[in-house]
Amino acid sequence: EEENPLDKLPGPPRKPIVGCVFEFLNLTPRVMFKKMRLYSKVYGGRYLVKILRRRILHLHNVNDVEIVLSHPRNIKKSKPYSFLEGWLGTGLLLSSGAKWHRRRKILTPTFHFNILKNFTNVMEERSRGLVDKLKEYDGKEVNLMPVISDCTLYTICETAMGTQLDSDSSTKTQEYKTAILQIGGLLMGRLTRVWLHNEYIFRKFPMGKQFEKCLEKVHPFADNVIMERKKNWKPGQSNAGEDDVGGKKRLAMLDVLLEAERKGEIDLEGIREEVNTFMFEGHDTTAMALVFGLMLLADHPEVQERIYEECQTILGDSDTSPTMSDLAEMKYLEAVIKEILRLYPSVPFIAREVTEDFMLGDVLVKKGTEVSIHIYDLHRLPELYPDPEAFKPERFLNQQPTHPYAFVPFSAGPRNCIGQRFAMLEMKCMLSGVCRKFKLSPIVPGERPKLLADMVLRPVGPVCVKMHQR
Ligand code: HEM
Repeated sequence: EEENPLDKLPGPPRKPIVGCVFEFLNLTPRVMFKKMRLYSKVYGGRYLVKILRRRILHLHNVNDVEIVLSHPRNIKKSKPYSFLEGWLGTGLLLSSGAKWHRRRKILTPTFHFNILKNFTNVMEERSRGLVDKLKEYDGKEVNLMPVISDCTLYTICETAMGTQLDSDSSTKTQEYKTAILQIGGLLMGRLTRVWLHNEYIFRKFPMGKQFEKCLEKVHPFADNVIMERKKNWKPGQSNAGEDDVGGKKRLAMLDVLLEAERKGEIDLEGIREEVNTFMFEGHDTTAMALVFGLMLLADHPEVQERIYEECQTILGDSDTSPTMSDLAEMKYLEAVIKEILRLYPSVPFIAREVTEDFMLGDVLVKKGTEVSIHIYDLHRLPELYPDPEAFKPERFLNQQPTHPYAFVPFSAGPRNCIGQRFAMLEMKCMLSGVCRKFKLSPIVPGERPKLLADMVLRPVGPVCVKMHQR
């Protein structure tokens, strides 16, 4: 094998031929998460893991992260992403090259300011629904995950998809969410068993069969969303409505895709890929941020009070729903959300496959290398964030992080998160809604859940807080 400058980098012991395969064999997602944190402590912000012939460069140095993410050609996702193709196809998250460029161009306008403005009403309605649900737990403890993920799933369906999930779809909704959790577990199980990386072999093993069963749950759920919208949709009509200033009608996401289908620019399979992608990315990420966020707020009554006061100042004592410009004014809440995403970035790491040689500072990174960026570790570097474990929203108030790539929960560069403004708006709606009506307290002060990472960062076990109506 030809010499590779990356082989000089530190990293877990590399054996001939197999590399570090045995370091990861059969690890549970929880142990895997812990191991990756340990590696970043021991080997630093730039280290190499070799799995058979694959070289995986792990990074969390802020300057390295900038070089990789800002590089216009570093847009190809690494191999493990392909394990999700059976589910998400090559939709926006997984695709690359010309297909990705084309789809991103079609979908970008569907998250335009004017569209988000119209979505605020739906988000507000959902926020009220969440508050009503939480009232059932007044004075008691609530397990946040199921309540919050329902809320974000309904929100993405009613906004981007223009589909109302009716009340008798709740069993299907639960099955959908459970299947996603199982897919996460299977993804990690497959990652730590190299013999299952081959698609053909994977499909023959029990794990592959379980994956197939999960697909039988998630795919019909997304198909149903498409069929429902198709039933109620006429060309040119959209739930995003409202002409913008130029008189151009803006359509919500699924309507844009249906319109594109009508014009022969995308087929039904293409629509399914995007609906599956956005239904997942659009609800699970935001749900996790809200769950971790409410957990942190429960432990910080002073932060809850400041959010409450900010809402009072902007909205008064009344029950008024905030408009988009009210939400934009909530600067303290914005800093809180950023601090939540710093400590608990819903997507804790992202990865790329390098398609042409490039210099990472003084090291040559060759074509074919995979690069894994650990947002979680980057966000906890003491040189960027003094006292990194502490929850301090003031860090983001009236000041920005010291480096433009120090805070990248939505990634950065050409393949950043297309839904980031949507997510910020939704989180503002939900958190302001909850803080206006409740005080939260922790079950055990200072207690933090153990974490694991599959497609998103998750707590091991439930996250509970106590709710008290104001
Ligand atoms: C707190 C909430 C969210 C976080 C932290 C988050 C984070 C991210 C990150 C880090 C990426 C880059 C992934 C990669 O490079 O592999 C990404 C991509 C993406 N996100 Fe989000 N996201 C959030 C919410 C959303 C929402 C609400 C939507 C949809 C409405 C969404 C849709 C997407 C899509 C489609 C991509 C792929 C974009 C592309 O490759 O062009 N995300 N997100």
